[in-house]
Amino acid sequence: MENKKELRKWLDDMALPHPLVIAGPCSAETEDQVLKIAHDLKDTDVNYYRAGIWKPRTRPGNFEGVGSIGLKWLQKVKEETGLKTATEVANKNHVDLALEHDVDLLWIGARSTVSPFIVQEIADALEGTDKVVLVKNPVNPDLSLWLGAVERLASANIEKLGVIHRGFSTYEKTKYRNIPEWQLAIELQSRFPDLPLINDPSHITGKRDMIFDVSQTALDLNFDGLMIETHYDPDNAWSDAAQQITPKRLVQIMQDLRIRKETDEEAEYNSKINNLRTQIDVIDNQLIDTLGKRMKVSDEIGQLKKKRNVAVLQTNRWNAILGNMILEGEQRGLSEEFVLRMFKAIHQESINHQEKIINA
Ligand SMILES: O=C(O)C(=O)C[C@]1(C(=O)O)C=C[C@@H](O)C=C1
Repeated sequence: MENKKELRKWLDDMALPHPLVIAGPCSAETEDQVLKIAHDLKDTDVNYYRAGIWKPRTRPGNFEGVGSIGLKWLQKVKEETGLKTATEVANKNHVDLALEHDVDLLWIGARSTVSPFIVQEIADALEGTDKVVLVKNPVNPDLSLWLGAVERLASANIEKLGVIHRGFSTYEKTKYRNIPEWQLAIELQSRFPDLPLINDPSHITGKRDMIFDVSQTALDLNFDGLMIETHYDPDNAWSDAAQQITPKRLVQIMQDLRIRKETDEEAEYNSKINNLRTQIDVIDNQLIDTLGKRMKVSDEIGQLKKKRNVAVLQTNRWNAILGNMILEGEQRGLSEEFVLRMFKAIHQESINHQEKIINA
């Protein structure tokens, strides 16, 4: 699939003065709950009203969604509030029912995106639809798998496409429910600048008090919209209680978010930024030059080790370097996480160099 301007036509045609907003409860619970939240969201920035009808749960025995009766409630939402509707589909049966009930936007969830068989089944069932279809990132940080799912939909002649960034599963305990790995979203934008990109801060954070910050980061990174789980009584929601916010809070968040433009034509801004970018170019060249020099020294160490039959990995020395660099980094305002990542990458490259020499 190639990037093309038409990819964002469906979004541009909406001519929104703010990012696209998809909001509503994690799960449809009762008809009253679905309608009450929809009425609360009616005259806000919300463009699509979301509600989960079928819920993929990690373990059996939890609430798995109300099923197709919920689609009737979504139809009522549209009739009573004029809001467009959205739900997740995970197989052909879901797609057929959602289309029958005229749901306007369908998304493929993270646990489905990982399976090309499921994605293909959904793409076949949606063939040629004029509904909007969004693909959440797979649970694992694999850009090809994510884009592969979009490609399957594009091949089924679906034109109104987009992606949702909901973060990635990790074994490590972090402050996020699903770590954002922003780098992946940045790479996706470099490859498909016109593919609408929506952020899902609810699933990234898993906690309502972090939703604003993640939403702001997403907008700062040029995301086109937000999908935010909303419930009038979040604490008593039947699923994902900790990450849902009230409609009132959603309105406040939309007011407080700073929406920044992509660039500015003003002369002083341009002269200043060009100057700073030149400085960055010079420093980047120095960095590459320094790294090249470091690898040359590592090559010499490799030669020495080969002669004396010494192992490449030297754990004590490596730990000492890492400890020193974390301290040095701290004094220069560099986060420990960044220094660790950077030095792990440098160390790996150094090992690769020496491996080549020792085994030549
Ligand atoms: O000090 C060494 O023995 C090296 O080979 C250098 C180096 C490094 O690049 O810093 C590389 C591999 C070792 O595990 C430790 C450190």
